[in-house]
Amino acid sequence: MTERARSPHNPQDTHGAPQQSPQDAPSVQNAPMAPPLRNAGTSGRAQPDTGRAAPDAVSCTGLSYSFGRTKAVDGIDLSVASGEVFGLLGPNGAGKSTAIRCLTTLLPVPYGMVRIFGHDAARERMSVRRLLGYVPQQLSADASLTGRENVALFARLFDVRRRERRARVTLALEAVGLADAADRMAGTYSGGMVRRLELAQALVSAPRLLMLDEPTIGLDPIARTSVWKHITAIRAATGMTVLVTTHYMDEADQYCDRVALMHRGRIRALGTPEQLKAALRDRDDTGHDGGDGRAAPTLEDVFRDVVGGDLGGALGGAGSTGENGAGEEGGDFRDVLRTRRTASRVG
Ligand SMILES: Nc1ncnc2c1ncn2[C@@H]1O[C@H](COP(=O)(O)OP(=O)(O)OP(=O)(O)O)[C@@H](O)[C@H]1O
Repeated sequence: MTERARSPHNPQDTHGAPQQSPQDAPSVQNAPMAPPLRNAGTSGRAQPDTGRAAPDAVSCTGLSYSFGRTKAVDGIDLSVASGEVFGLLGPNGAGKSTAIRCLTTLLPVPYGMVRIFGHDAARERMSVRRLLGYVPQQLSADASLTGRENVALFARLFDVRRRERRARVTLALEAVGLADAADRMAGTYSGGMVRRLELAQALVSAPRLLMLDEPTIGLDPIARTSVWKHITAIRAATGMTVLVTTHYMDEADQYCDRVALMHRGRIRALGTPEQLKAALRDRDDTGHDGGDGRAAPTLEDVFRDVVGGDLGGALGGAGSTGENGAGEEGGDFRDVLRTRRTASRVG
């Protein structure tokens, strides 16, 4: 994995984003993935200019976005190498979802520059969309359809060729471990299965970059592990780049190659989990040296150190059981709906 971390502590300058009213912004609540997506990885149609080194999957400089007077994203710089699993971490309201929506083109890029595999997200929106799979925080599966029908619907929306559709739907369902449940109504699925179904919906277009907004929110630890196991296996099998937002620090530590710690719209630290923890451990004044019987620092310790005592209980760590106290497989479909609505409201 290419190591392109900047400094572990990377406070950003304020950028003067314009005041933008919520009415000015496109409505993205519960927006379906923007169609049509194609298998750009194999068609080659969406490839940028050749003759230069392969571009980063994501390259973003000075990105800012405001909802009225609320500066949700405040001048962030980010690059994600092709093939990385990159985590955008932060508590509720940090600006993660807004940032990821700008990257997907669901929100405009009023200030700054966003490039996806070299394509300008402001000027080449359709080229960018063809490269992406996106699983929003809001529920995108339909309880009244079977798992297979849910994925087939996305295959049509994303313009997967008719003759390939059936095989691609089956492959996507197999990739997330839902082959046996494919012909059951999604309304009978557990929370973990619903999330894996949404992953299959995003995978059916064979995207080069998979963006997941809080993929494990509201799930219990077993269901969370299962979702991550499938994400990791899919990445290993396809080389797909994965950009994930989460407020579960333990998951990011375990599964992400690099992370950016985001707070109040800015990136406060960026690097591999090991780099960030080592930087804290090596400092004299933190009480986290890991060598004298005291606990080695966690990513959550790093975050608290970077932002000060400004987090309250907003971060999820090891042993978090999810907001809904769901059962072993993450509650049922109605639990998922309730949890995501709540998560959306408190955001
Ligand atoms: N549609 C909107 N209208 C007005 N303000 C919004 C809107 N969406 C987000 N915000 C505000 O922008 C800020 C960043 O929110 P955002 O959802 O991007 O954070 P987040 O880190 O993704 O948190 P969460 O995980 O809870 O969604 C918050 O102050 C939030 O209240």
